Amino acid sequence: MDFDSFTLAASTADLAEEPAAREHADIVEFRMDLASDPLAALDAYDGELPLLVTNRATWEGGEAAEPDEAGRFDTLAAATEYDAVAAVDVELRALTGDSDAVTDTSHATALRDLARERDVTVVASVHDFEATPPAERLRDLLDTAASEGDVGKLAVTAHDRSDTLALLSATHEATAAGERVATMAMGEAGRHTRAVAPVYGSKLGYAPVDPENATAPGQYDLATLAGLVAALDAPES
Ligand SMILES: O=C1C[C@@](O)(C(=O)O)C[C@@H](O)[C@@H]1O
Repeated sequence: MDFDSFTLAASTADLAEEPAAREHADIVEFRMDLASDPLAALDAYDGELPLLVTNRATWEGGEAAEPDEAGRFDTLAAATEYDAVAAVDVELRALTGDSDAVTDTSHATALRDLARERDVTVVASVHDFEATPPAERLRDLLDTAASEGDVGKLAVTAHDRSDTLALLSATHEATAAGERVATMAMGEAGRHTRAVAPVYGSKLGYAPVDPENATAPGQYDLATLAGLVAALDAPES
């Protein structure tokens, strides 16, 4: 998938839920780190929607079961063998080594090479579960993520409207500079950005298939987000 236009991902840890996502989603985000036997689930998958696979590291807010980065990336590499897998999420800090938890970036960079060989899009992701960094840092993170991955994704936590405006501005500037980015602000204050960021160029949004199992704070349910994004769809100016 090229993510040249807005793509709506329905997040789940259970691929059996895929039929419920078909009406509104373009892709299913399979949270492998939240599933009990993710490779067996991929093997059994015969749904219609393509998959974006995520095996979120514990040091980035996820629950990946593998004790080390080598194992975590082996699981992702195995996932990219499946035809249904169209995209893979790789944490930006795993690619750049900008984290105490990452001593060796070769696992992530090798996975990126493998994914591209297999025509699987790489989403380089950044999460801030505490706050929204200052404007300059937002731009810097988006620039780096968009150059390290095929799509640069930034999810921050907003506490007020200046946070959400800063994120939307950074999204607009990165998009105007030709970068392929995806942005969203987590938390109640950030919720509306999930609907509005696509107007400013965000190419990927997330909503849970089952609203009981949100994968981030402040997510809309799938039908609501699909409806809001469609209603706000504005011509580029
Ligand atoms: O990285 C993201 C974005 C997200 O955190 C969100 O805020 O919607 C949801 C996660 O499932 C996904 O992997």
